[in-house]
Amino acid sequence: MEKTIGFIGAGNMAKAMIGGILQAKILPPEKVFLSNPHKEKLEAMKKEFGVQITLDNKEVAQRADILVLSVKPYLYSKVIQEIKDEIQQYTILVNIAAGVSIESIEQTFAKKVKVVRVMPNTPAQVGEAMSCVCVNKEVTKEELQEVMDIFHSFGEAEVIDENLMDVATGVSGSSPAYVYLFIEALADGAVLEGMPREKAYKLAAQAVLGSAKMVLESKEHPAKLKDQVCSSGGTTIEAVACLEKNYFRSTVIQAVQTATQKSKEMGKK
Ligand SMILES: NC(=O)C1=CN([C@@H]2O[C@H](COP(=O)(O)OP(=O)(O)OC[C@H]3O[C@@H](n4cnc5c(N)ncnc54)[C@H](OP(=O)(O)O)[C@@H]3O)[C@@H](O)[C@H]2O)C=CC1
Ligand SMILES: O=C(O)[C@@H]1CCC=N1
Repeated sequence: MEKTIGFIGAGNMAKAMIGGILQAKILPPEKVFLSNPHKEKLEAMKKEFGVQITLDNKEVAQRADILVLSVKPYLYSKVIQEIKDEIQQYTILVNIAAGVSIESIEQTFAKKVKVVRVMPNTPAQVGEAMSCVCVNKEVTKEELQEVMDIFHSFGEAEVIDENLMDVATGVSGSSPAYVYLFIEALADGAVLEGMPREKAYKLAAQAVLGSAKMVLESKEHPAKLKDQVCSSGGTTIEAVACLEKNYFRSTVIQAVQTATQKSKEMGKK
């Protein structure tokens, strides 16, 4: 790719995306720019990835063709005010913040600006992200394609309507955390039954990975795949009955709903 990419904010999501981009070799580290208020964090990122670092957000805004605002949502307006004058006609601003709409970003600029809104997730770091993307009307088809190429380089990416961004946050942006809780709990159960902890994490994580792959690759309904595991009068149906009794599915449904509502509320502020 000819373009440069910049990240303002060197936190969890920037690290995951930079890791994914460099692993996929879609851009060399010299074309990746990164700013953050703390030098130690920047130096650690330079050491790990070899990217270009600076304490100055404006410098990243000047050097990036594609500029990812990877700060917390409440800092968006402050950072945009700071870098506003550095944004060129060709700059593509990438908004990855939960609850921050395209319109709210457009309103901060007194000029036309290209905005891409994305909800990625941290498995970007291992090339297995799910990223949901939408754009404003200033972004051309070719530019959308370039942005999609970046997000495809570290996982799956899909264009969705902006009105689905809050629920995309609930079901994929936030959900790695729910899955880690599940893996941790599976492993705790195994430890309780006498398995060494490291082995328990491996068995639990591989079972989750394999099951997810089955859903994606077999294209079967998850209920059918579940039925294939549940032998009549066997072990699994006992565990499934226990999960149902304790509102497992209902709790997960409510968790997705809660995250979605929170994203909507954040967008109203
Ligand atoms: N984490 C996730 O799984 C996902 C996050 N997102 C979105 O990504 C964005 C970033 O989240 P995440 O990476 O988790 O957050 P982090 O807190 O991990 O990272 C934010 C970074 O921004 C830095 N920062 C703070 N103030 C400034 C500033 N004025 N200028 C430049 N950098 C600054 C922080 O620096 P320091 O800590 O050194 O003060 C920190 O390194 C959020 O908007 C979030 O909604 C979207 C999808 C998934
Ligand atoms: O918790 C958050 O608000 C961010 C957005 C999705 C994942 N992390």
